Formats: sequence, structure tokens, C-alpha cells
Amino acid sequence: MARPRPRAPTETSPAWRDGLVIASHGRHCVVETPEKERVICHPRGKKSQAVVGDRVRWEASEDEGTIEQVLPRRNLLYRQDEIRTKSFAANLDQVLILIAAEPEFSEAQLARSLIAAAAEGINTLIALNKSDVVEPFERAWERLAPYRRMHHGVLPLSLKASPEVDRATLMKLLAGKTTLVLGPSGAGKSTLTNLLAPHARASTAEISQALNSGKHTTTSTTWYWVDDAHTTALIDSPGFQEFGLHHIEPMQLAPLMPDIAEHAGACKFYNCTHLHEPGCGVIAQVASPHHPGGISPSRYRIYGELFAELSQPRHK
Ligand SMILES: Nc1nc2c(ncn2[C@@H]2O[C@H](COP(=O)(O)OP(=O)(O)OP(=O)(O)O)[C@@H](O)[C@H]2O)c(=O)[nH]1
Ligand SMILES: [Zn+2]
Repeated sequence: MARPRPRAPTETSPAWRDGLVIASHGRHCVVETPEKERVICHPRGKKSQAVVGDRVRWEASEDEGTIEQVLPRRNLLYRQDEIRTKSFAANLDQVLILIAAEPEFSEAQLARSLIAAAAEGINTLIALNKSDVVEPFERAWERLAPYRRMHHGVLPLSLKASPEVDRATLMKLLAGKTTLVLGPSGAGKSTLTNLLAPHARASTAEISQALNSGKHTTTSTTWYWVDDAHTTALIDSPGFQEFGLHHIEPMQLAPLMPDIAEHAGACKFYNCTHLHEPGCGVIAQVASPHHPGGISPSRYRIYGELFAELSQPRHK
């Protein structure tokens, strides 16, 4: 079915209403009205393609709606590989990266998600779940040493063994904010949203079903209100596993990695890549048996790998 042409951003109409995008499935999305009603909406052309967290103007048509305008975004967290760009969500206050003692997490994925958030100026929190699984937890905690030293710190959790304590700790960090929760499969994202927003999860499941007309799918991004007053929100999104950073230039990487950026000012050349240059302040600070406490070798290795990856010719 052909849709009418997109409207100019300056256009407006008395029939348009305010809304917040709380779920998206392909091109369709669910919009929540200020009266807390939920409406399935379709975009009008490419320009009104909305993502979860977007504030939109929409127009009702029978029992569904059309998105007429996406209001300007504060930020948009997305990933980009060689082929496509995929959005996680817009207008975020922070990103909570949830990893666990088991399954073993990928440090490269963790580093990628931190870099993507930093590129959008979005604050990040890291939580390590399953502290009740003692030995794997200790190993993971040790692997996180460079991240514990960086500004974010790491929050230890056991969502299964100490849910009440963890809920109280998390609420202090999340209250009044919109937080995107990212993490590998099995880390405990569902456990976390169930703990903090049990009612929201159930009502959103109904909506998702309606949207997919019964088809089973979990690959969608969803907004959950944590409180009845609608001040605190969690967004659950898949896609942590394939976190392409093709939208970032290689020379932008160092400024987005705080432990590397800290020493980049000491380099002899202003356009130092920190890979091989003489007089490089970063290379001089990579930790070794003679220089413990420097930049973690794994972080420096990830920097080099990402630099090489982002230096490949782009297919655009
Ligand atoms: N031991 C232990 N297990 C936990 C803890 N939190 C969650 N789990 C278990 O870990 C498994 C994965 O948890 P989920 O919440 O389903 O993880 P998820 O991140 O939503 O995983 P996907 O649905 O695959 O994305 C479940 O069997 C949970 O019961 C914890 O603190 N300790
Ligand atoms: Zn350098």
C-alpha cells in the first residue's frame, strides 16, 4: 500500500498528538500517549522512522496511527556494520551494561559498547551479575580490573541470591532516569527487568503479541516503566553480540577510551595513532612486568584491533 509523501519538519496539524515510542518491531511501533494509552503506529515514509525512546507527533486513523514527526533527539545509540545501521534507542540518560560471572563475557564486546555510548556522550554503568557463582565471579572481577579503575567502576550483583538488596542498589542508580540495559544472552537482563518492572513486562508482552499477530519473536526493543508515576524507565534491547562501530573513525577511538586518552597528550606527534610511533605516550604506559599498573595489555590490544577494523575501506 502506497503511503502519502512525508511532510516537512516545520509542518504541523491540530490533529497531531504527542507520544512516546515504547516498542518497535521492524517498521511498526507502539506509541504511548500522555494519557497512557497505547497505539500501534506506522511511519509515514522514511523520515518518520522512529525508534524506542523517541518523542513523536502522531495522528490517529481508526484504531491505529501514523507517525507524522519524530521530535529532535538528545542522542541515539546505534551500531553499524559493513552492511547496515541499527538503532538501539534514543534520548537515553544512561546505559547499563549487564554482564555475568557465567557465561564468560567478551571484553571486546564490553569495550565496543562503552565506546559507542561515549561517542554519543551517554553515561555508562557496568554491573557484574551472579556473584553467588563464586569462582567464575572472582575470575570475571579480576578481568574487569581496568574497568573498575576507569571512571565507571563496576557494580557487583546477585539478582537471584540477593534480589531485594540489588533492587535497592539499582533503584538509587536508576531513579528518575531512562536507562538502556545491554548485555550478552544469559547475563540476567530478563531477571533484572522482572525484578524492577514485573507489571510492565507482562503488559508489554501483550502488546508485542498484538504487533506480531501471534508470531513468536523476542528480537525487539522494549520500554518498561519501573514506577507508576512514570519517571523511571528501563529499555531492553537485543544486539549486544554484534556491536559494529563502523560509524566511528579510527582516530576518534583513543579519545573515546579513557585509559588510553589519559596518556595521549604525552605523544611526540599530535596525530599519533599509538600503534608504532616513536615517543608515543600511550605505548610507554602499556603495563608490563616492569611497569605494573599501566594501561591493561588487553585494553591496548582491543584498541589496536578496533583501529585496524575501522581503517578498512568502507562500503557505502
Ligand atoms: N546463579 C545465578 N543465576 C542467575 C542470576 N541471575 C540470573 N540468573 C540465571 O541466569 C539465567 C539467565 O538469566 P536471564 O535473566 O534469562 O538472562 P537474559 O540476559 O535475559 O538472557 P536472554 O534472554 O538469553 O537474553 C537464568 O537461568 C537465571 O535464572 C544470579 O544472580 N545468580
Ligand atoms: Zn601515541
